Amino acid sequence: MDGKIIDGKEISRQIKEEVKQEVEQLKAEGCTPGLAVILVGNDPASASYVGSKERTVQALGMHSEVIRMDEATSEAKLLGEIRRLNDDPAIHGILVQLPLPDQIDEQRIISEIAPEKDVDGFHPVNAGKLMAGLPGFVPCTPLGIMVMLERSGVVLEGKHAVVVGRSNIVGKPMSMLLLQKNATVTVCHSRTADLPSITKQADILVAAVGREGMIGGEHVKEGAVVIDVGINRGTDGKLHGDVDFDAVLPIASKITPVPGGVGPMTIAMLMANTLESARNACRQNG
Ligand SMILES: Nc1nc2c(c(=O)[nH]1)N[C@@H](CN(C=O)c1ccc(C(=O)N[C@@H](CCC(=O)O)C(=O)O)cc1)CN2
Repeated sequence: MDGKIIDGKEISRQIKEEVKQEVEQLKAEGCTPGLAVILVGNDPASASYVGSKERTVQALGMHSEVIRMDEATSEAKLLGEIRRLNDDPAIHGILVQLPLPDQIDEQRIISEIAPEKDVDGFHPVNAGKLMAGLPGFVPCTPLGIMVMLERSGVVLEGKHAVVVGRSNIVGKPMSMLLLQKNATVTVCHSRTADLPSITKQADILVAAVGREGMIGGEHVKEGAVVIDVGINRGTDGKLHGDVDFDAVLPIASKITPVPGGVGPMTIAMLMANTLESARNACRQNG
């Protein structure tokens, strides 16, 4: 049964090790990759993810800058910080931790980040490049899922991939990446009629809905690969995915757990994107 479980912790460890070695090489050429992370407010989960990003950046030998701003921060003040970081040559990646407090327009903020430093891949320029099949930064969670699938030997060409969720961060970029690998892609969402009849056709099922245990055995075809993007804090205080793991495990050929599946890949791919950004910048200037 265990061979079915895709170990995101282990794959993310490998990616981070690879990034660390490449950082050392780049530093030897006089270029230290730098990541700036901005956290606005006191959301405990966001604070924990930012702490984890900071520790990982440092562990991989990169330069880290974390800017913590209070909950009442104005949009203008946040925009000012982003402009400063856009102009800072020591910073190759800029990330604003989401979600942001209500007084701040998320899209306005994302659009202010220089596209060449947008290691989250959320800027409209990078989203457009992904759509057009051009090189650019790809959002870390779907990018991490592609790496997990590849390193687990999952073939995508000619397969039916069903993505449940249409967010700009996961669902939409995920569907583009699967399409690039010649999968036949269906995107489902909250208004999809008779969801199980569609998800049951999936060879690869990606659940990114944000509702605990929403995907049950009745949604899954025998032998499907099931990727769970959900991170829902349950009433028991524990993390739960969008997939009812116990119900789906006997049906799936491969499945990602929560925790320890997609989540750790998000931070590993952020490190890979920051390295790539530094490489691009340093090559251009040297
Ligand atoms: N600017 C961004 N904001 C947010 C992103 C993002 O990619 N960019 N994604 C999420 C949060 N996130 C990173 O920021 C993130 C979520 C989860 C994990 C993770 O490793 N999860 C672990 C469990 C951790 C725990 O115990 O709490 C797992 O699933 O095993 C990493 C990063 C929203 N905001």
